[in-house]
Amino acid sequence: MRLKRQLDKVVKTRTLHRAARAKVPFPIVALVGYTNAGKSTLFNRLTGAEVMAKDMLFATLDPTMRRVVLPTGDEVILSDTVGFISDLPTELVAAFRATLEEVLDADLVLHVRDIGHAQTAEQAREVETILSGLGLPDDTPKIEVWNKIDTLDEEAHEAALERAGRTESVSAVSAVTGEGMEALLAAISQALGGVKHLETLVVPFAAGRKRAWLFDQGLVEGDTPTEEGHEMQIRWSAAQKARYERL
Ligand SMILES: Nc1nc2c(ncn2[C@@H]2O[C@H](COP(=O)(O)OP(=O)(O)OP(=O)(O)O)[C@@H](O)[C@H]2O)c(=O)[nH]1
Ligand SMILES: [Mg+2]
Repeated sequence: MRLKRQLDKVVKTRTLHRAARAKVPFPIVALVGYTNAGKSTLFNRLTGAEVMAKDMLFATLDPTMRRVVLPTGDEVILSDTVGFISDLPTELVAAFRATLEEVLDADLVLHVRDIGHAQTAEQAREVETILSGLGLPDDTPKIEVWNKIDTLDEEAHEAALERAGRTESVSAVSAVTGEGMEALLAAISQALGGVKHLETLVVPFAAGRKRAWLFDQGLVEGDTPTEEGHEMQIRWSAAQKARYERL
């Protein structure tokens, strides 16, 4: 059974990913949603052109995590997950929950919905129930991605785009045609604006002012002199990083 195999594989490497993830210097964006909503299709579309960096430990551990460079230049790690499903056989429940625990580490959750499905509202409620049951922190930013808008009739299609246009937490897309991808990427950048990630910088000895700025802003978590300069662990948002680079 496909799902059982998928679950086994994910559970087996889970501890490994956790360790690898702790080293990931970029925000983690997790795709969640009901089975068949189009998560993997969207994942492939968003990451398709990206080459996996060899130095990323998890690249070999977990093909469901990949780096994406947003149009703003910010990098994120996109993580695909196994879809939610009603009436899961009991022997699979524990494994299933274990795979979803990964979502708890995410900086941003993309809840992918098949907006053309007759039961789309019920599916969404079920997903939300599972997420809160898992203990997803209330303050984890979330975007509802209304996928498969290509399957809607013209009127519903327009209505979905209109709704997404005026609701920050909703994006309307088609992972198959690519419609709405730019707006989705912009929404991801926007949502991550306040999220901080850890990065290691080597600040040359001559750049004393830049180093002082990092301390002034309270961004420094580690500072070790090396031959090339100060190796600094910095926790900052994409916006703070951009400001630093303009100094
Ligand atoms: N028409 C249309 N079909 C889509 C779209 N996105 C995905 N699909 C189709 O929906 C089906 C399920 O897509 P997946 O990407 O495998 O869905 P998933 O959410 O990853 O499913 P699970 O991994 O089982 O949870 C496939 O046949 C896709 O081709 C879309 O935007 N439009
Ligand atoms: Mg999938």
